[in-house]
Amino acid sequence: MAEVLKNLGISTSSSLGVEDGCMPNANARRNGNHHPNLWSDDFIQSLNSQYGDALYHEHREILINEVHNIFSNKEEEFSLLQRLWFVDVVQCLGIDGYFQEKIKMTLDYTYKSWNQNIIGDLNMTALGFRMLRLNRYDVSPDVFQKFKGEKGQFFDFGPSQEYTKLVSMLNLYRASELDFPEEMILKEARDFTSTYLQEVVKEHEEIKENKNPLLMEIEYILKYPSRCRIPRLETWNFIQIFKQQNRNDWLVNDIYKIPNTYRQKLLEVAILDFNILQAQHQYELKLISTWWKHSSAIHLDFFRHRHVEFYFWWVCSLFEPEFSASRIGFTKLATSLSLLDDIYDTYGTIDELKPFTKALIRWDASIIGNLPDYMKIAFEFSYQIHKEITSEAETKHGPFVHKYIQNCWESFILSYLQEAEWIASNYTPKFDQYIINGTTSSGMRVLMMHSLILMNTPLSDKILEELDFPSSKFQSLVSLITRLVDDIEDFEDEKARGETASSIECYMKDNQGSTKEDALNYITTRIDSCVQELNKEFLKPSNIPTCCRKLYFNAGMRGVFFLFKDSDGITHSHHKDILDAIMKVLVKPILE
Ligand SMILES: CC(C)=CCC/C(C)=C/CC/C(C)=C/COP(=O)(O)OP(=O)(O)O
Repeated sequence: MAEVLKNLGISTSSSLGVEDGCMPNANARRNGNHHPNLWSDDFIQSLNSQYGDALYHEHREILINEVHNIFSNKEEEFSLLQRLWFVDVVQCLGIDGYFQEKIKMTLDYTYKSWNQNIIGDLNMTALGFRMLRLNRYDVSPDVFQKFKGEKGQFFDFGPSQEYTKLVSMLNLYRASELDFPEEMILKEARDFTSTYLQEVVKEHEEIKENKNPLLMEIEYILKYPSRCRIPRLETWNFIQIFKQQNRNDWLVNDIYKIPNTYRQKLLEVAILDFNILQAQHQYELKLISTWWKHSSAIHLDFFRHRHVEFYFWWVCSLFEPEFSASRIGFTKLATSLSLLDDIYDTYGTIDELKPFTKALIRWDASIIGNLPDYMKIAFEFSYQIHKEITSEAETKHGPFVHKYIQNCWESFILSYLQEAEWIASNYTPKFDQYIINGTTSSGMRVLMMHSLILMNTPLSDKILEELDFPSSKFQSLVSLITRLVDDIEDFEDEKARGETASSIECYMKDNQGSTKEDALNYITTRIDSCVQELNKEFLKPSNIPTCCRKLYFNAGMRGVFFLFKDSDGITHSHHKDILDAIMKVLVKPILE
């Protein structure tokens, strides 16, 4: 590799910063003109959270015990509504892992009442439904029929204070976000409550400071629907809302009647836990930044340098300390995929791509001898990552994982070549043909599979088979969602670069006379039904380890929806929301 870099006139010993690509562009190739890396190594190495210190870990233990004492030992002091509130709050604050036993007791008890039909008013029913469904109890939304009026409005039959009604509407909205296919009542509930809540937000839009915490929560929930609510950022947001709630004692007390000292204790645990985890994440990010700084690929400036964004994407969902290897492996692999994507889509020529494909599929370096230097660098960079992950995964699980790695890799690389051939011949395929290839070229099968086998959880051959293509619904739904969401956001940019095959273009070609809006409507409806199916896949009883299912649901689905919410946040990672989110999750500790 040093030899290749030397041929390019690049010094391997330089202490280059990160915005330093210098690849010559002699063949006037197509170029995505992507903005450079935004996170210099100097900046990343300067992150120095104090919360890595053992003292903070000890203090967290003490606080958790105090919460246990309050909420478990005095169980009988709390009503069912208060106990459900506890389950909801610890999940929103990201500290539910410490209270599993208590959560299970509460939910088992709630489920009994649910089956006896004695849950209560709309607020309680909506909260109970959400908590039970979110924790995989079998509950039917038909229970909401009895709250529905003749004109499709949802009433609250409980005490009718203004805030109780608002909280009921919020809880019903949140319950409706967990809909499975065919559950029309939840769709109706969502339409009704979202209109109601949007009006409330509109009425108060002039308030900018010291907002009512309930309003803060409603705004947040409406801006980030469940499908794009990534766990670490959700925790960050709920901590802010919860802080504000504790300042406005009257509100929560009005409804849930939880003493402020108890709530304050929960908040303390949540903030400390967030900061301790962030310290570990900063440590990992520094390792990644060092790896990137010394990598050969840093010198190729035609592709998207997004290692920090990739790490952010994964850590938001897979944040627990024990999944470090999976986060780091994902980040490296996604970086190599973004290099390959930009080679196949844009920078490479079709004559170069054919032998390059052969070399990549077989990991055969002898084939790349006559290829341009940038391809040699890309091959070597990808190969090193492949070797590192394979060896770690084989040590963890055994040699059987190799076939999963090889199968997904091969089909992925071939799908890239197929797209490159379509670009080279200016061909727009049929929609179905495009989608079959496009789900594979989304890269999600490769990324999920590698991330799964690096997780610290035993995975048998049988479980991996269930999780892999073609049997896995998780896999096919996440891949299809990614392909469609990505196309909606960047098909116009890609078309301008000469990439004519996208789901939008293919739909319009198949349906002569249809407009771009028709295509977008069709695709949005398909995305919505994929989300319902994924809700079901994630929340139904299953023998697949919970951490694996969470990976698909949170990183695979929610991460993609978040990153592509207003634009393609990987390509345009200088978008304010992405920068902001990275600062919150990875850079700044939360102040008490
Ligand atoms: C498709 C997608 C969002 C994949 C996510 C998985 C992932 C991180 C792949 C790495 C390569 C990458 C940045 C693809 C998106 O680019 P692009 O928008 O140019 O994708 P395309 O060329 O496949 O349309």
